[in-house]
Amino acid sequence: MQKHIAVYISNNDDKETLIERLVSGHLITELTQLKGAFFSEITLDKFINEERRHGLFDITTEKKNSLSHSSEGERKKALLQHLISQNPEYLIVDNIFGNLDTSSQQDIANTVSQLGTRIPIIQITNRKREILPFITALYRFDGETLIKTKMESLIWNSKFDAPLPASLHQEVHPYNTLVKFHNVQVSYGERPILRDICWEIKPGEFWQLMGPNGSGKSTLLTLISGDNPKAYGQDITLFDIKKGSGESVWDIKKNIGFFSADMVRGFARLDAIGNMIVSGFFDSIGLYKTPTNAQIKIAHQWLQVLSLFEVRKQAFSSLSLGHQRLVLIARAMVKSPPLLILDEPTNALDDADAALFCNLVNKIARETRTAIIFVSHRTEADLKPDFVFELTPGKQGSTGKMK
Ligand SMILES: Nc1ncnc2c1ncn2[C@@H]1O[C@H](COP(=O)(O)OP(=O)(O)OP(=O)(O)O)[C@@H](O)[C@H]1O
Repeated sequence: MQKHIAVYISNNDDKETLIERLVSGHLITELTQLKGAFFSEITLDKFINEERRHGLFDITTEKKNSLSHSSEGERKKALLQHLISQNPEYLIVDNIFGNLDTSSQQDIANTVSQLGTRIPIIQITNRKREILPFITALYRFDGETLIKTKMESLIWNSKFDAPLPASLHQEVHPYNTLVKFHNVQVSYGERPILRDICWEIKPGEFWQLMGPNGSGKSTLLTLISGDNPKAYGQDITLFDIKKGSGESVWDIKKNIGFFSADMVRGFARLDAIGNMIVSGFFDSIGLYKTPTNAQIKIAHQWLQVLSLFEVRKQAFSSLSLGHQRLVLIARAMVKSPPLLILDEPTNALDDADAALFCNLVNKIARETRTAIIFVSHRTEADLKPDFVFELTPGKQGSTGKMK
């Protein structure tokens, strides 16, 4: 084996088997007798679960916070330090930069590269541009063994030809302004998070919300989606209604289509693909109401856009990760919401699936009147937002401005 290798996997590859074989030392014979460590979101989730269940704080961040109250960047740095402190003889890193901003990516890359002067690093990645600079050989996994490959052989194609369905409603967007923040402030305890945020989103606009880990992107989203009590007493207008003037959370939620990468886990994996899309009309997980013919027609049109019409009766779980996300975006879009929120939607997608996902979002922005907020800490090469709203952290909380 060369010292540092990367295994490039697509979302269709059997990553579970790959990890299992790598971790057990069966795939690379030179590592069989050595003690390895595994840096991944799976490992992180295990520690977070332990912490939540048993109040164990095996790992704490630099600021001595628990993992569950830390940002993604803080968590990953803490996990890496913890693994290094166990003196591993090799390190497997999976999706090393997932959900990390540029500066956290740099920190993690530096630490891993320093570690690489002492022990072998095996990187599992589905993004070409995330391959660490000191990697000397690239492999693919065929389900059984590792096969040496070249960077140039990794290519893909991503297009949607059919037009998007029209909305069921006559007047799609009766609103003048979807979101209006004026000097919004949020603190958790003594700690200021957001400061003087002014942001206005009009119908049909396509925004990317960016900011480093912990800058308050998710907090800002919860102020919009009606889930954060800190929205009260602030100068916030949502769908032309001033916050705190008697609106219900439902009044707000009915106007929003929401997608986050975590949502995939919440769905019964046996639901049929077609039903999954129709259920978006009822905001339910699973289909318990009988849809109208018009609703079924729209769902079918979405299936055609995604080239999934022929397989609509198959289980959602039979789809690749990338296609599952496309189905969920269609599910969020069937009711033609005035606002579509996509929270870190490309996390863990490979290059091909990320390009596919971004192209669908661009198409929605072009062909519908739905406004979009695409939250991401990184620039997506294929994404074409009209505007970028960027949060910049500071001692008094993050400020935001249009980039
Ligand atoms: N309920 C809470 N109680 C205390 N602190 C919180 C709470 N929710 C968030 N925070 C803190 O507020 C800060 C902003 O968190 P938020 O999740 O909004 O950032 P983010 O930009 O979405 O980060 P990431 O990119 O890592 O997801 C973080 O430092 C986080 O630890």
